[in-house]
Order: sequence, then structure tokens, then C-alpha cells
Amino acid sequence: MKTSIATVCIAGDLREKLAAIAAAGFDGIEIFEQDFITFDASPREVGAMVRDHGLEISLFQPFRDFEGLPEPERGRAFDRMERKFDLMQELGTDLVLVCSSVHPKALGGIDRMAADFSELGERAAARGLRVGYEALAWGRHVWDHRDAWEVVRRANHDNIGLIVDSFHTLGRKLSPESIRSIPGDKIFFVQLADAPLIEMDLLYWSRHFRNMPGEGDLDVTGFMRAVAATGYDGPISLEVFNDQFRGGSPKAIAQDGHRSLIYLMDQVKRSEPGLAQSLPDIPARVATEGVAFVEFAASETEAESLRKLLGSLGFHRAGKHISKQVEVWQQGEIRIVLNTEQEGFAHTAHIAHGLNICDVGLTVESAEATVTRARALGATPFSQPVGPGELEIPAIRGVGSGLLHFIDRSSDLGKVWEIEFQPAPGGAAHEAGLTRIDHIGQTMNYEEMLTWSLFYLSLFEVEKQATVDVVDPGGLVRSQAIESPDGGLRVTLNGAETHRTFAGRFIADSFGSSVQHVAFATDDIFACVSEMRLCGFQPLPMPENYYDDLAARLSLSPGFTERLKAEHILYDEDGKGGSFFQVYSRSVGDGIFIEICQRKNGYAGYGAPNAPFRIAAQRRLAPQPGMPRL
Ligand SMILES: O=C(O)c1ccc(O)c(O)c1
Ligand SMILES: [Mg+2]
Repeated sequence: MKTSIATVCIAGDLREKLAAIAAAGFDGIEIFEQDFITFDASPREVGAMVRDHGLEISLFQPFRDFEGLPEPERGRAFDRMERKFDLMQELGTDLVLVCSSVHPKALGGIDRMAADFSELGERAAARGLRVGYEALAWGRHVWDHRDAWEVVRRANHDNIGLIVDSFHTLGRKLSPESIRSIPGDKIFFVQLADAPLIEMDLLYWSRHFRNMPGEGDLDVTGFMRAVAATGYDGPISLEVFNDQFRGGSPKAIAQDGHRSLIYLMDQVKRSEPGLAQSLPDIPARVATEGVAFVEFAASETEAESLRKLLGSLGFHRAGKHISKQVEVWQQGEIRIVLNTEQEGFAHTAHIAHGLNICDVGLTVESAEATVTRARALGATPFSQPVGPGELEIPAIRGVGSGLLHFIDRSSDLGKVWEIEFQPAPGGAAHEAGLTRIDHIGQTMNYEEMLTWSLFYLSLFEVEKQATVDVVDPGGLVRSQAIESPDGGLRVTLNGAETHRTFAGRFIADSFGSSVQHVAFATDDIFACVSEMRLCGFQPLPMPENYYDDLAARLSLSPGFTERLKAEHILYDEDGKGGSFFQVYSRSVGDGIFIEICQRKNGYAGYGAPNAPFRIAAQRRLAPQPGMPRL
């Protein structure tokens, strides 16, 4: 499989784009004419620069308003094309994309357009070049790949072929299935893009909101399956016009792009028999059982406060590391690791972010296979020297600065707690009935949200849920949940638009740390909070107004409302009989907090209606600048 990406997808000048594209592992590029024109070097120099990066120019594009014109415009279009043929030969590419005409004088007519392409095919052949025709979703006469194919078919010239672009087909809600009957060798090039489903003008949607396959809502896999069924084995190329990406990090966007193609083609390979494309074998998306542990990096004083907090939640110190300043706190299946080492990754993370959650452990079927797939998707494996008697636990770097470790039961990894830890004396004073980690809340800048969701979706067997807007008095936070089918792994991604939000402040104050909250599940929230109260737990206080509104909104009985209010429990219902209870801790460090929750009758959300009230309560308690944080 050869991968390619249009230069328009990436920020920067042509040189910066090429560096990022090459580093991400692409084989080629589509040169967007605009990127060439704005760059100050001759076509030969640009061609050489591309090849010096180890890349080929797989396509030159776009050539607009060619077909179906009356004279004298028709003649001029051919002249214009001859000029571009000169340019292509100097650049060193043999394929140009002609997009369907939007010219006000374009006359249409399948045979007229086919005749134009037939003549163009002769001119291209004389120079050893090829021309691909693409239906723009907003073309004047041709806006459907089936019509573009009919033009190409009737042009009946070896040097004229079809270019299909997933956005134009899927954005118009056309079925890609008709592509299956096109001969693969007549498809000269394939462009891929996804997009979020938002009703708006097609052209505006295409030019501003496209994103990488898997990042949006279109069935790009279904599209690519249809293309693959034709026997097409040419380059697979990303053409993504996106305002955010144009201003984003060239390196990160290029990496996301490459990851999206590996992910996509792996999905295609698993679902479409007999592919012509040669694709590497990689392990399937990884099923996760759940979160095995969460690790805090802390100073000794911060660790003391955390011990108090954990004790107040009914945790007990279950073990002490055989050689390191690391301890594990436990309750139910939940393990919290406290790391106060003066060297190693946690220490570095502590220097960079202060008190933070630097590592998350996931229980998977095979830790080995997980890292193999992650590598194939461009993730960075992580290891550091292990001490005597310690296990080498497979790990990768997450999208932010944190780590993900993988634990499985098929090896000794699952016994790490017995192997690397000595039991600590004493047990739980009061277990509060916390059973497992319900979810992890990660906070990032809004622009990085797609990077995060693609990371999880491509690596793990998880699905994304609809994004919800959470209003913080300081701005908007968009929240999206990523979940495994059985709910074993749930991660909420919270994209902060500004640093004035509670989430945004956390990113700024902790210098980009990502896990901001951990939610523990209980089967009986009322019993749980009364146990925790005995352990000294101080909930995040919720105001009277919240309960008045809640009672009115959900028609709650006065007795039930009083019970919620007395314990500062937040409550939600899904309208289908499911209900949700939440109670929050006060924040520690730069705004890290704990949530306790109970799901009843299949409640599947995260209490989004409560989020603004929770945030307001947190802001009231947030330390003022210059005040101690713990
Ligand atoms: O938005 C455009 O004009 C445009 C140009 C070239 C393409 O390949 C395309 O898909 C869209
Ligand atoms: Mg296109």
C-alpha cells in the first residue's frame, strides 16, 4: 500500500509540510497548486526538494473548469492545461486531477465532455502524462462519481481515468457501492476524507470541516471497501481541508493522517475479501477489560495529602514496592499507585507538571500484541531500566505526556502486585464500597481532541459517543466519551477552548498534564458516602439552588431530594428508566479531582446536565493565585 497526503492538509510552508509528511511515514504527496505557487522556488527545485524528503509527487491538483466549454473558452482551457503539463514535467509527476467544472459557461453534455477528455488524453499521451477526472459534489453538470465515470468511459482513452474522493460521494449521501463495478485500472487515484455530520452548504462543509478517516461520521471504510473491490492498488491519499489542521502542529496532523490510513486499511482488510492492496499484518484492535491502575507522580508532601484523600475514600495501603518509593492503594478492584521516586519517568513528569497522573495501566488480552499494534499505528513505545525482581511491563507514550502500561493475564504481568510489592501492614479501616474505575477524564486543548479520539479508536476496540457541550463560566468545554462495548474502558475527552475554563486552567497550570479526574464506581452511593464520611471525606459542596432545580426538573420527591442534598450527591435520569448518582471530591494539585458514581438500570452517560453546576462549585473552591494548592 502506498500512502499519500495533499499538501493542503498540513500547516506551514511547503518545506515545513514536507518535513512533517516525510517524518510521519508517507510515500507521496498531492501537490496543491496553491502551495506550489506561494513557494519561491522553481518547479525543478520543488520536485528535487520533494524527492530529497524520500517522497514522490503522486498527483498535481486541481485543474478547474476544463470540460464542456464553448469556444473560445474551450481553446483557452486546453492552452492552460498545456502550461500545467509543462509544470508537471518539471516537477516530476505524471498525474493531474481535473475537478468537474463549475464554470458558468460550461455546457454539460456527456458526449461533449467525453470528447474534450478524449482530446486531452491525446495531448497527455504525447507527453507520457495522465489525467484523472473527479466529480466535485457541487459541480455544475457533474456532481456524482457515476457521471464522472460515464464521461471517462466514453472518453475511452488510456490516459484518461477516474479519481474518486470519499467526501464528494459520501457528503452527497451517494452510495459508494456503484464504484465496485468500475474497472480498478480506470481508477487513477483515490482521495480520502471524513467529516462530522453537520447540515450545511456542501462546498463550505468540504473546504472547512473535512477530517481524517475515522475522525468524522462518514462511512469511509465502506467507501474504501468498494474501491478496494475494484482491484485498485494505487496510492491511497488524504485530502483534508480543515481550518483547525491548517493552523495546527504539522507534525501531529501528519502523524494523525498516517495513523488514520493504517487504521482504515486494517479495517478494510478485515472486512473485504481478496484485496489487491498489499497490507502488513497487524494485530486487531485491542479489547480492554478495564483500567488496572492509575499512577500519581507526587512529592512527599503531596503524597501525604493524597494518602489522606484516598483514606477518606475508604482506600487502604495494600503494598509497598520492593525497591522503590512507590506504594499501591487499593479498594475493590481499584489500584492507585503513588510514586514519589526521585528518578525515572514519574519524577520527570512531576518536575514538568507538579502533582499529576502520569501513567494509566490497562488490562488487555495481550500486552505484547497491544504494543505491536500501537507501533504499527505510529505510537512511541516506552521503556526504562527495570530493577532486580521487577517486570518489564509493555508501555507506550499516550498522546499527551503520560504513559499507558498494558497488563494481561496470559503472562506474569497480571501478578505484578505480588511480584513487585510487599504487602503493607494493616488493612482498610473502612472500605466504602468502591468497586472499579468507572471512567477516566482527560483534558486537552480543543484542537487536540481529534488526535486523542483517533489514538483510542485506532488502537482499542472502543466507540466514540456524541460530543456534548459543557458550559463553563469561562468558556465552552466539549466532552466526548470513548467506550468499549461492555463499558470496561471508558474515557471522557474534554476539549477546552480557552484557558479561562476550569479545564483550561488545569492544562495551563499543570503544563499540559492530561488526566484531570478519575471516577470510581459504587453499587450503593448512599451507603458509600456515609462510610466515606466516617473516614473524613469532604465532598464538593453543591448549592441549594441545584437541588431546587433538580427536584422541579425531574419531579423528585421531597424525601429523595433531601437525601441527595444532605450528601451533596448530584443526580440525573436518562428518560428510559436509567439514573445516575455522582459525588465529587474537592480538587488537589492544579485541579485534579475524584468522582464517585453509581449507574442504575443501564444509565450510559456521564451526567452531562450536572457538569456546569459541578464546574461552578469547583471554581468557588479553586485556590486563588499564590495560595497553597493542597
Ligand atoms: O474544494 C475544491 O475546490 C476541491 C478541489 C480539488 C479536490 O480534489 C477537491 O476534492 C475539492
Ligand atoms: Mg478531491
